[in-house]
Amino acid sequence: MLLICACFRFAVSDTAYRSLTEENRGQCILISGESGSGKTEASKKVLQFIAATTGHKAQVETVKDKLLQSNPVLEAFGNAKTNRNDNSSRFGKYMDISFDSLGSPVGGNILNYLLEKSRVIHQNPRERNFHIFYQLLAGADDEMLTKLHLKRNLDTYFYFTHGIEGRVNTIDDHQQFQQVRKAMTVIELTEQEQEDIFAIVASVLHMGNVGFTEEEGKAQILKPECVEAVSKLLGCTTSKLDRAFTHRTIDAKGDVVTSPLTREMAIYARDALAKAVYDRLFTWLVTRLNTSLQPKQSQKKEVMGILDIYGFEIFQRNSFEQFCINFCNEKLQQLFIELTLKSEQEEYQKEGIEWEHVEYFNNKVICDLIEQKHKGIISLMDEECLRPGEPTDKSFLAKMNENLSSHDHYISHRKAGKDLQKSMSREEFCLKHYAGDVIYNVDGFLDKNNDLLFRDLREVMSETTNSITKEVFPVSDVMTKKRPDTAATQFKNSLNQLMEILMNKEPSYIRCIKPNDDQRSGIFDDRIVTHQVKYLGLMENLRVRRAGFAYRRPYEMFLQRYKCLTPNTWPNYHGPPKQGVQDIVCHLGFEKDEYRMGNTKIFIRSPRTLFDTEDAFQAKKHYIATIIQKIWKGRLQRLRYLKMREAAITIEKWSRRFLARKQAERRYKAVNIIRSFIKGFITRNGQVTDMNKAFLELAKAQYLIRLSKNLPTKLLDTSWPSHPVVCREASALLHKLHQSWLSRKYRLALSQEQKRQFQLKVLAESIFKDKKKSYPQSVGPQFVDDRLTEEQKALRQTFQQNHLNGDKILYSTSVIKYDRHGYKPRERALLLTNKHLYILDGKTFKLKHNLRLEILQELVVTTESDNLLLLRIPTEYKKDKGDLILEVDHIIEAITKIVDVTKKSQSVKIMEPGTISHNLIGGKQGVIDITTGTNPVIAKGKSGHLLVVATP
Ligand SMILES: Nc1ncnc2c1ncn2[C@@H]1O[C@H](COP(=O)(O)OP(=O)(O)OP(=O)(O)O)[C@@H](O)[C@H]1O
Repeated sequence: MLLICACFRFAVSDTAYRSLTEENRGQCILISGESGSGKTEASKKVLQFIAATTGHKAQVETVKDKLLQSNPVLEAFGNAKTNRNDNSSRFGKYMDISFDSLGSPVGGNILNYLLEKSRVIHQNPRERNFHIFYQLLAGADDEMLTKLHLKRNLDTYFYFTHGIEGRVNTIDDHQQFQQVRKAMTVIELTEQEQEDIFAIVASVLHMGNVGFTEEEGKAQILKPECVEAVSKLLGCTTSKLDRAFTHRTIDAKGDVVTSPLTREMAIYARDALAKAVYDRLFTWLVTRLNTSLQPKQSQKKEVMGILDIYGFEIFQRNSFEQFCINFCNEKLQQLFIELTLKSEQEEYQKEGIEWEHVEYFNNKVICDLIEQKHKGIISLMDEECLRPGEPTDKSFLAKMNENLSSHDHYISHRKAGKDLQKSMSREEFCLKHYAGDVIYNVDGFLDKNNDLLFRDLREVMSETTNSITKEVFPVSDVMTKKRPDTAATQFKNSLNQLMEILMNKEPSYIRCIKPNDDQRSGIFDDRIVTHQVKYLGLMENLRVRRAGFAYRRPYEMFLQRYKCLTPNTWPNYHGPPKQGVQDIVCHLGFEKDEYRMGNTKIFIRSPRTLFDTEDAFQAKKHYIATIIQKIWKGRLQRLRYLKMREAAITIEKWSRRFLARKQAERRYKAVNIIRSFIKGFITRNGQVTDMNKAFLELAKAQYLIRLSKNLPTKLLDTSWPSHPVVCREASALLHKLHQSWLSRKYRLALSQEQKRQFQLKVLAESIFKDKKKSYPQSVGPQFVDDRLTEEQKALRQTFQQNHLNGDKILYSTSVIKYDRHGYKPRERALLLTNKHLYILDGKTFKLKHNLRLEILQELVVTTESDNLLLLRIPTEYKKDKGDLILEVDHIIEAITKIVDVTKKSQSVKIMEPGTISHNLIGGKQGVIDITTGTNPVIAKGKSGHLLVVATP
């Protein structure tokens, strides 16, 4: 049946889908062609393609299911078998599909246009009523049919004009009914809603069977059981419905008058009700479907529209419906011309592109003939409908003949040529449509345009209990006195709105060509195909397309998309957009003939070049995505960091407050304890209460804890933590114990050498502490064994070898020896062994005195800070020339060493300043004067005595 191939449809869908998702441009796919050329099938393929290419998330699958399943429902109620197509759409459909930012369908919206409702009451020979009637009778089970008061026989129903001819071999109504029921569930129609829908469908069939007779010019119901069935199915009073079928109430400026109807008028009223009920049910279905298809989230969405509207129709007898359908096709052709042939050629001129104009037929003139205000056919028809008097279809035709005869595309019977006159009756007029000449019969034009439904019937419908009829016949509708727009005007207005929607989108076209008029496959009737190709303007379109350019974009948009392809324009480009685009084109190596630079746009001739550019962009996209990802991740981390920092500051702030509060609480508690302690103390008048005892225990415990944390760690550290009064004794005791413990610890850690030092220091302390002024200076420095110079040490070694027979020298130091006569100072060395004290010449180490230690009677020193040492030797040993007067630099050290060997600390005599006598050889006495002064010295004084001046 179709010339158009599936892959082309998919390619169109793919291009539109890509443009939508990649460039965020709203799309519309316009499917046009004659009735039966395959528009509906093509629209299904577009839907299938979108369903197959888009994501597979559960939510998306539901939306896709609903979009796909909307078709069987809408086709069942809006399609019918015609002589040109077994499944002809008897309504126009524009479906918007909304996509989210990831390109997944998230919802949809359907606009429906002018259902051919006259089909409900009458069909042409070999045509059928809407599918749903046949499907219901064939597919519903017996129980359902009984409930609906229906019988399966088609010839039972008056509205099946041609009775059992309604059964067609090519259509399986039973199977399609099951499919429709399933689809109804998918689009979320509830059980109750489905029941109400089928009740309405059945009621329409019953209305057709009501029948009337006439008595005295008044219509009488022929089959009351049918009225009863209708009232049961819709939920209204039978008597009221009965009366509404046979009477008419008119409200003439406040005067309400009810008059009986003639049989003819009653049939008119009944048919009008059947048409209105079915038409409004169909609109309700679309609205209900839209509710189910509404996108859930309110995010920004791109929309793709698919227009599948009835094709151009030329029947044997063409009526009001064909007039509307063909007007719609004229409008679509006009849109096509505006968006392609006209605008494209105008654009080349505007952009300064070299262009040879392609001629085409502009059908605007036909559109104007039909819709022009005050002059067009629709205006004339409305005028005729509304004028007072007795307007008829004939008077309308006469009006048209009078006003439009001069128009090139309107042909009245009189104006028609001989050939045409033969096929035209006097009740007909011919319009020269872009797709061919169509002869219309005016019979029924005014009635259909008026679309009148008597007030009584509207009132009964508004009171029904069937939820759908109640909703679609609102009470406000009954009350209003305003006349609604005529059917043609309503249709014209809705078409103009559709044009506005389509104008704002990027169009893609699927042109369906019907290969033959007999609905047969594999047969191409050249005449028919050529005719369609011609009137659709496809040749002109092809010529424009071939000579023109496949792609054009404003420089800014092209640059925006492809600027990443050259280093000159990436990442930032601030020059003129045209220059930027030129850079890209040069960089990509476009051939000269492949593109043109217009005033504001670039034009690319062949799709191949564009695809290559797009491929290069797609390849680069990943790199750009990485950069975006990097920056985004960085930003995200920074935000996280800032949040964390803020949180940390808050936590810190609060924890500080918390701690401060805790501390304040503790302080407050302590103050309270003290207060209560004091209180307890006062009230008990000196007696220690239990609470005071507890307080004391606490104070002791706290003191011990504090003490344990602050104990001195060094022996010389004399500090000691303060104590409460009650712990005074304990504190003193503990201090002592701690000192002992520290001492012990110190002692245990001492080396042999250190121990020895200590013993000597203790010895020195016992001899000199508080007795000799120079003692304190000797406490710190260590006592040494050897204070000789290096030279002296060498001499000492010789002396030791020659005189000491292996005796160990315990102490060596330089001293000054004062002669006993004249007190002349002599440099000497003092050596101490276990048994002897040797005085040697300081320079030669010649032995001067050898004193056995046991003969040392006294070691005399002064209390002052001088270094005088007088060694008293008993008389029996005076052969040794009397007492020895020495000046020893480290006198404390030297005496301590000597006493350490002799173990006679009592031999040390410490003399107050004054005079000290000493023995000279031969029993004579010498005197040493001890005094203090600012110039310390040891020398012979004027008195002839040895004068020792010590610092005070
Ligand atoms: N691709 C196809 N291959 C074979 N047959 C097809 C194809 N498309 C359509 N047909 C046949 O042509 C018939 C008419 O197609 P379709 O209903 O899509 O036409 P239409 O243009 O929508 O007609 P109308 O304007 O009357 O609704 C279909 O019922 C089907 O039998």
